[in-house]
Amino acid sequence: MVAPRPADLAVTEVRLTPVLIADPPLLNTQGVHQPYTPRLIIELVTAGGATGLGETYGDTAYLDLARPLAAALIGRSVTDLNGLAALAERMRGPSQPAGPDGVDAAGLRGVRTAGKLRRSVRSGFEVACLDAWGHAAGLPVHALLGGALRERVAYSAYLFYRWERHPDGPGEPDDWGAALDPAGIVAQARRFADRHGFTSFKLKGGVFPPDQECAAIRALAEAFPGRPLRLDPNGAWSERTALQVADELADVLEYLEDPVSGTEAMAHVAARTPVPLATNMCVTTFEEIPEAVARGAVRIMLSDHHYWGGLHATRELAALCRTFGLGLAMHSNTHLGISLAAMTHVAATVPNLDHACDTHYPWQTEDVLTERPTFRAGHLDVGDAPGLGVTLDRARLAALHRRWLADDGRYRDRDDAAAMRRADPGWTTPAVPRW
Ligand SMILES: O=C([O-])C(=O)C[C@H](O)[C@@H](O)C(=O)[O-]
Ligand SMILES: [Mg+2]
Repeated sequence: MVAPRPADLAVTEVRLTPVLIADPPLLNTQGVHQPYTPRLIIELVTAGGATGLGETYGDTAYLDLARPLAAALIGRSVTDLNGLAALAERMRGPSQPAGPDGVDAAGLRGVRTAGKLRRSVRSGFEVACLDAWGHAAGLPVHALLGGALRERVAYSAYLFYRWERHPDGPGEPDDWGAALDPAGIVAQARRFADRHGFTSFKLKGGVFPPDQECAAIRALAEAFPGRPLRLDPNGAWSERTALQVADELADVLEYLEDPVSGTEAMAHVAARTPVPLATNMCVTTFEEIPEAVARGAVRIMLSDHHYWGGLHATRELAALCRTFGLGLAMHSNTHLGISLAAMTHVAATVPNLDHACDTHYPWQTEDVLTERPTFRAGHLDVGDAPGLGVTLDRARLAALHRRWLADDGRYRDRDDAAAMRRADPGWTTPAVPRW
């Protein structure tokens, strides 16, 4: 293959397509997933005709930033990823007025500053640039990141308490059934293990009183002896509860994820238990690392290329984890196959990926790709196809975009508490600590 000329790598077109994808009624401490959740699909075209795909959150605040960034990218090279980062830092959308970064919400994704929103948007563009560059050069994305260190990446089963169907009628039905007790969680885990070969399991907690969730973890430990188990209540517990749970489950937990809210509380718990603590909440930005390290609040960082700012930023985070002796794993939120491919490529290049990566993907019955990635023995193959190695299914993209267009605004911004109110009108996001 002839190396692309620099002029061929200039972006000539950027297409942004918001979509609504089906999401099952998965429960967490804030509420329940809505029947449909927004994602943004980014397509780049270069002067040489290469195309690149990226994906990020699709809520309004992200779209507001993605539109000006898309316009500003025209004429720039897909190789200019540092320039993209600088450009993204200067972007403001209508929902981000000029001024210092404000913390406008603290949800399951950790702090929500304007800077973090910008990094989440940039991540989708960075992935699209790398995909287009890879197609132009005939190289896989992992090669552009320095090369794969492994041929396959391990993922863990992401178990959720869930209802059989959404309370307010709409939604795409599935055949998983309800899982609301230890037997239901074990049955769900068995299905994940049989279908995808996963050998480690994470339970999304913070839904039921901690003794019920401890019973579910115990049941998993009996059903899958010796397998790594994780429990993540998204900061819903008090320090006292977290220590009780850590004590109760110390012999079976790989780690406890965000048992309490905030770096200070995490540090207090970490100092009193041998169970490692992991986070995708109290540390989700580079600025939050020094305090967490100084206080010894976290032993394992959950990277997520979306909110850390892309694949290069994920590698920078990995380097800091090596520097400070922290473990590294990978967080996941509802996402499609483009992001799963990006996660797999970057995970393949990181020397210190110490734990299987999380992924929501098996819960997603819809995608915009011609072919769904297949987990084998709990792993995804990294592959050497150019770019991300995925192909867009235009008909599927168009159909999911039509759903977004037809929506009256109800599902265009993810709101798990609003979804819960359809079953329980008095529901408000519980204050923490909840237990
Ligand atoms: O590990 C986590 O904290 C998450 O994956 C956060 C997500 O928002 C998850 O709790 C969810 O989607 O319900
Ligand atoms: Mg978590």
